[in-house]
This record gives sequence, C-alpha cells and structure tokens, in this order.
Amino acid sequence: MSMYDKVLIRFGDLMLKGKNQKIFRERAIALLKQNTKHLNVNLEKRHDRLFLVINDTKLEDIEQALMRVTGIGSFSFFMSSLPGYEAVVENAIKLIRAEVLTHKRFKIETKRVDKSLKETSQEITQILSKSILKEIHDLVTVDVKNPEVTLHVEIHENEALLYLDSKKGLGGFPVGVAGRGLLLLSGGIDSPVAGFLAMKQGVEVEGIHFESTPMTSIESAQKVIDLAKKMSVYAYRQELRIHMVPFFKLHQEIIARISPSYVITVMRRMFFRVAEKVAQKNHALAIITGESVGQVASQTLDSMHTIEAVTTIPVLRPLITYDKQDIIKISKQIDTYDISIQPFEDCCTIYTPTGSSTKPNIKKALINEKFMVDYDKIIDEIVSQTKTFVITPETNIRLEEFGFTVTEAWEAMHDHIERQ
Ligand SMILES: Nc1ncnc2c1ncn2[C@@H]1O[C@H](COP(=O)(O)OP(=O)(O)OP(=O)(O)O)[C@@H](O)[C@H]1O
Repeated sequence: MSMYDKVLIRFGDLMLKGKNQKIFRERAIALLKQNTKHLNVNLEKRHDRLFLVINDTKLEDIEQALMRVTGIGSFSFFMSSLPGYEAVVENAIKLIRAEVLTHKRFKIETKRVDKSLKETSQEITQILSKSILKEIHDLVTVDVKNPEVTLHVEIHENEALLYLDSKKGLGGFPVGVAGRGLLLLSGGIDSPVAGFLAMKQGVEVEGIHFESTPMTSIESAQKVIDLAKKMSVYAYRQELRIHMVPFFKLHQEIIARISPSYVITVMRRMFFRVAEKVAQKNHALAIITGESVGQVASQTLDSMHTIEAVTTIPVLRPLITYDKQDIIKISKQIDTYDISIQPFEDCCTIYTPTGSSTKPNIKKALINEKFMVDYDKIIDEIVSQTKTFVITPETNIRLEEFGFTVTEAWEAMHDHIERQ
C-alpha cells in the first residue's frame, strides 16, 4: 500500500483562458476519465481543482496514464492528513522518511486555505518546521533559497494535503479544443513528432499517408499504421483516423512525365492537392507536416513556397525550427522512434532522382505539370479510393487483410526501375 491517497492535477495554461475555460475544463475531465478508465481510480472535483483518488492502484500506472493526457501542467501525489498540527507533523515525518533517501537541502512551504486559522502561512511554516526538523535533522539541511526537496503543506478546513515536489505533465491544451488538422504522416521520424506536438497543443489530428504499393513495399504502409497506434494514446478519444491514399497511379505519372529535378517538388504539390480535398471532406482546417527548414534540399523556403502555392488551406509545421536531435528525443519519448527507423522506403524516398532542385519555383513547376495527363482526374479517383482506418492503442490492423497486397509484379517492377 502506498502512503499516498490522491493525486492533485493541475491543468497549467488552461486555467487562464477566461471564456474558454469551461469548455477546456470539460474536455480535460473527459480526457482524464478516458485515460484512466482501465485503472481503479475515481475522479473528484472540488471547486476548481481536480483530484484522482488512488485506491490501491500502482502509482507508476497512474503516472503513465497522466503523462499521456495533453494539457496537464503538473501533478502531485499527496497524503491526506487531519488538519491539526500534530497530525500534520507526524504524517510529514512519515512522508519524508519514506521518500527522501539521501541527505537533501530542504524547505517547507505552507498554504493556508482555511482562513479561520489565526496564524499566517509563514507562522504555520515556522511551527511545523520546528517539530518536523527535530525528527529529521539527520536527513535534511534547511535551504530555503535552493532546496532539492520541498514539502508542501496545504491546510484546509477538514484536511491537510502533504506532498513533495510535483511531476511535470505534457503541458499544452487538452487535445480537441483547438479544431482539427490533417497530418501528412510518412514513415519517418519527423511527422509523428509533428503530429504529437499538434495534439499536445489541443489540435485534433487525423493522418493522411500516400502509399505507393505495389511499387513500395506493404511494410512501408504498415509502418504508418504502427506509428499511428503509438500516437493514438495521445489522441482525442484515443482514436486516430488514418486516410491511406493509393498514390501509385499518380506516382507513376510523376516519374514518367516530370523532369528529374522537379519530381520531388511536383510530388509534394500533388500531396497538398490531395490533402486539401481530404481535409475538406473531413472538416479539417489545416494541413500539418513534419518539415523543418533546411534539413534536406526539398525543405528550403523556396521549396516550401512552391509547394504550398497549390493550396489555400493553412499549413502548420510544428517542427519548423527544431534540430534533428530534439526531434529524435521527442520521438523516443512518444515511442515512435524504433518504428520510424525501420528501413522501408515510401514514395518520397524510393526512386528519387539525385539533383532535386533546391530552388524550385512555381512557374517551372506549372510547366512540368502540363506534361501530366489530366492529373485532376487521377486526384479525384484516388481520393475516392482512399481507405480510412480508425487506429486505437488496442487495434491490431494488418494491411494485408484489407486488400493491400504485394503483387508478383512488384519485384519485377522494382528490378526494372532499378536497372533504368
Ligand atoms: N508518403 C507520405 N505520406 C504522407 N506524408 C508524407 C509522405 N512523405 C512525406 N510526407 C510529409 O512531408 C514531410 C517532409 O517529407 P520528407 O521526406 O522531406 O521528410 P522527413 O524530414 O524525412 O520527415 P519524416 O521524418 O516525417 O518523413 C514529412 O514530414 C511528412 O509530413
């Protein structure tokens, strides 16, 4: 049995947001309920504060669940005590002896919520410190300026809350309060991270993936489903919708008709044209990508400018100024890294010509696209053939069960193109 009774949950930023506060709070509560439904805990609302009653649930399980709720600023496991000073002192000593294992710089901070007490918070701190320190002076040295451990004591009318330092949550806003965005999800490291950051900021995310089976392997498409499964723990209702666009036909058209230096640019312009249609169909208000400036040649500002010109929908790039190492760190944190580094090629990496233009422009892109035969028609066709999957942390979707096949033609085609 743990010595803690409850968890105090703080929803950082969102308490500041005036009118939206009610919507945010309701969403935050819904997320909390959903993310802890597999645990034996109860949600308790008191005034503007939220608590989880721990019962006999393991603290690690609660911590893991809370670390997946977007919008939580911080949380503290606390011990509930009778409010009298004697009881507080006794419980505080118990708590510190259990949690502080090596000598630490220490401080006590008191909050007096029960205004009927005659002492000020400062005076209460002094009264408590005296008795507490007498018992634990072997373990701590008081250092109010630079403590390693702070004991927080909140004295309410009927109880006192005792806790040591709080744990940092994801921060941001509850997913879903900021509208819906369509994430261009590749199998790489960056786009899952971009999607996670968007969700963390409150955006409800749906994914779109351009898959070129049988020209690319079924594994590269399966990778996206597996990534989505990892991302879905942060999603609204823990469900992530993924739109799989059969890009093969358009991909072939591009390779056959576009000059090598413009293949990447035109392919991305096609991505955005398709994504805009899928976004409209699904009421998404923005496109989200994993691009950042200058990582690869195709991610220059000239390139982004030329690509984005095909759409009027806002394009969000959460990683625009991130360094690769920071992106990798987040991808490890959300557990997508190991899947992302599996070496299966998708349409953006397979048969990409060397010598892609780093300074493409709209005029030349349009001239190139004139050589393609009625791409608008192909776009409508592939949008209507798009398959949508609802991914949750529990789903186990294998694409081969949904008509995604590796045909015998694949290897032959592979050889053929490789030889060219
Ligand atoms: N096959 C695809 N389906 C959907 N979106 C894609 C696909 N390929 C690329 N994208 C989108 O274009 C962005 C830039 O692609 P690029 O291949 O340059 O990416 P990257 O820097 O390797 O990023 P990532 O690691 O996400 O693949 C990706 O972050 C993603 O948002």
